[in-house]
Amino acid sequence: MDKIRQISSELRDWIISTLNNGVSPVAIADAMIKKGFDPKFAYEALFRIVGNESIKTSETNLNTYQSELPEIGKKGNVITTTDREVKVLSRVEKPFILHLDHVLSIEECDELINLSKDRLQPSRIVDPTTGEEKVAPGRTSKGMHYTIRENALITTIENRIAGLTDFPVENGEGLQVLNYDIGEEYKQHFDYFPPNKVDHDKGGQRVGTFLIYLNDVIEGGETVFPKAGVSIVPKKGSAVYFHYGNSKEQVDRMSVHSSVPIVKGEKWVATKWIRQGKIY
Ligand SMILES: O=C(O)CCC(=O)C(=O)O
Ligand SMILES: [Fe+2]
Repeated sequence: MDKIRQISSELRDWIISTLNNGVSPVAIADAMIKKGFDPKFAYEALFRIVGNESIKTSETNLNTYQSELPEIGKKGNVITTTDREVKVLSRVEKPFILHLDHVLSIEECDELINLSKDRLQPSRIVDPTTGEEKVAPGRTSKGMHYTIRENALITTIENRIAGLTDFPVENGEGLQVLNYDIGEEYKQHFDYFPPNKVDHDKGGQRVGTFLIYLNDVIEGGETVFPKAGVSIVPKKGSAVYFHYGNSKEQVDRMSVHSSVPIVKGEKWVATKWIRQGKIY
């Protein structure tokens, strides 16, 4: 079979974010070669990316993503669920980002932190060579995952997210809780899977992220969307929803984001990654 000698802009972005997260270029080149890339091409492409040189990608138009408004974006500025009224604080169309107030009550935030704090482990990223999760310098927070409907509070939160987004609970991965201390961060990344990691038997691609802020951060710790020029300041009980996948299985590279280092205080968030179909 002929070896691959061109790179998509999606793969280029994925390589950049993987490098940012501290994975070695050699490990990335190995992963590319395993996937059928020409070894010389893989090393040259990586060399150029590491050296910040421009590279030619296979798409002629870099902005091919066609945005589709998610259901949550059609509900106006006050969204009513079965157990809550949620106000929209701010809205961006491209990439699609909504900042929502009072998604969780103060008590619910505190309860979730309390339930999670004894189960924290160093956060991990997916190693491109082995596909296994590993600790990396670009992601210095600690975190843990719940299983779906693990307890009464998780079930309430999952039902509320489903009511707000109209995505069934079964499209959501287990809720992840993260804790960042001073200096800790999550460098620029995409939440969607690299194209070769999409599992169509498990709901397919990730299309949106529902991120809930569980405390106020004294300084730092914003969620930054650099291509949108947007920075969300954590506010206890508020949440940000961003949407980056469409029905054509395209993903929006504008959704790149980071959690900037904590300067003072600490940060607690809960993340629900939502896939296009049912996972379970
Ligand atoms: O902590 C944040 O603000 C961002 C977290 C994040 O990007 C993620 O969990 O995917
Ligand atoms: Fe993220």
